[in-house]
Amino acid sequence: MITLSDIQKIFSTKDGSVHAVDKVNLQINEGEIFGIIGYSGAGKSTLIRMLNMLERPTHGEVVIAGKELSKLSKKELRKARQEIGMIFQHFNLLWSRTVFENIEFPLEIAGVPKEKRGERVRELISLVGLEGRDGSYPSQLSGGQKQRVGIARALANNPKVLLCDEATSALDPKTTDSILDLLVSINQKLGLTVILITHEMHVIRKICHQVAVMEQGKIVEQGPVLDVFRHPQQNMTKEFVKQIIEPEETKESLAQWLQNSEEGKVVRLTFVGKDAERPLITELIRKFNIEVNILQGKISKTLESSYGTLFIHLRGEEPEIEKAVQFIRQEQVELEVIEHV
Ligand SMILES: Nc1ncnc2c1ncn2[C@@H]1O[C@H](COP(=O)(O)OP(=O)(O)OP(=O)(O)O)[C@@H](O)[C@H]1O
Repeated sequence: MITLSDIQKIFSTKDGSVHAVDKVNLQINEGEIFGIIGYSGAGKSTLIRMLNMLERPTHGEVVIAGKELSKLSKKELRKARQEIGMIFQHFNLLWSRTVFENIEFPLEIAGVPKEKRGERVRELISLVGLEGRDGSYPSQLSGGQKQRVGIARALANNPKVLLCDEATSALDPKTTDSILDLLVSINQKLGLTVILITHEMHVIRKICHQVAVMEQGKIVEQGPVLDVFRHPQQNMTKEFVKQIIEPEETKESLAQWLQNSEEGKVVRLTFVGKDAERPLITELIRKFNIEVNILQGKISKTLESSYGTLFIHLRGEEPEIEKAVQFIRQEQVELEVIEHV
């Protein structure tokens, strides 16, 4: 268990003090993939760097596995850091060392004898899928392969926690997906707790159990991923959730549909989990004397379930449409009548 209590980080600059992280309280359970999302400048990097004391909090406590990090001596902190691996947006590899030597490096630092290091490095190379690349230099690798080296290096000393600082932000979407899949498989195989920061809701949707939304140094909302997707409370959270449910072009299409639909109602339905698999539209057409026009639909997978949105146009007599709307609401499917964009 990781507990942050009243964590604050204030930077003093020549223009005054900056409250980068402001009284943050968080609890992260063992084995969880916990995502922190926020726009640039929200304080995410500063927050994650306080989890291994790369940045020391101005106030507050970081407790990992019962140890309060700021109270540890230098030697104890070095030992505690072996339990906390970290990967970075720009990989931070040693450019003059091969893949093998990069992964071996933390083992050397930890004083693991040479004969044991080789075996461990080969294990890690196979875990991250880099067989055959032992002798390559970072400059000879693709972005995704570099991040695989970063992950193997971070796991070398069997940490219990992996911190990911925008680990996929420099990668294209396909490579991002393959690295995210690797993080999930490591989380499941090794029971590792993964804490990541990102500005992309896609990353949260794909691999996180829990999400916290950060704005101006504070956590403004948090909870299990599906709960937050289903009932976002803060405007900031709603904006992030829109990244998943409404592609950019939807806004334009919505305006057009509304123009062409003086009659009836345009509604957005949101389905979560098993709801996404039920034949609601068929039921609507059977039960009510209305026409149902499907305008756009999308189902996205989350780590543990699925999440879908469907835009439909209901046409018919007003009372009949009203009854259909009531029926949908009773069926525990979220429904929003769209009146303007
Ligand atoms: N060493 C520092 N000295 C002074 N101010 C800093 C320092 N590090 C960060 N800040 C300020 O703290 C605030 C939060 O920065 P931080 O990098 O943690 O945000 P972020 O959400 O990670 O954004 P980004 O993704 O752009 O890095 C910003 O206003 C930033 O300018």
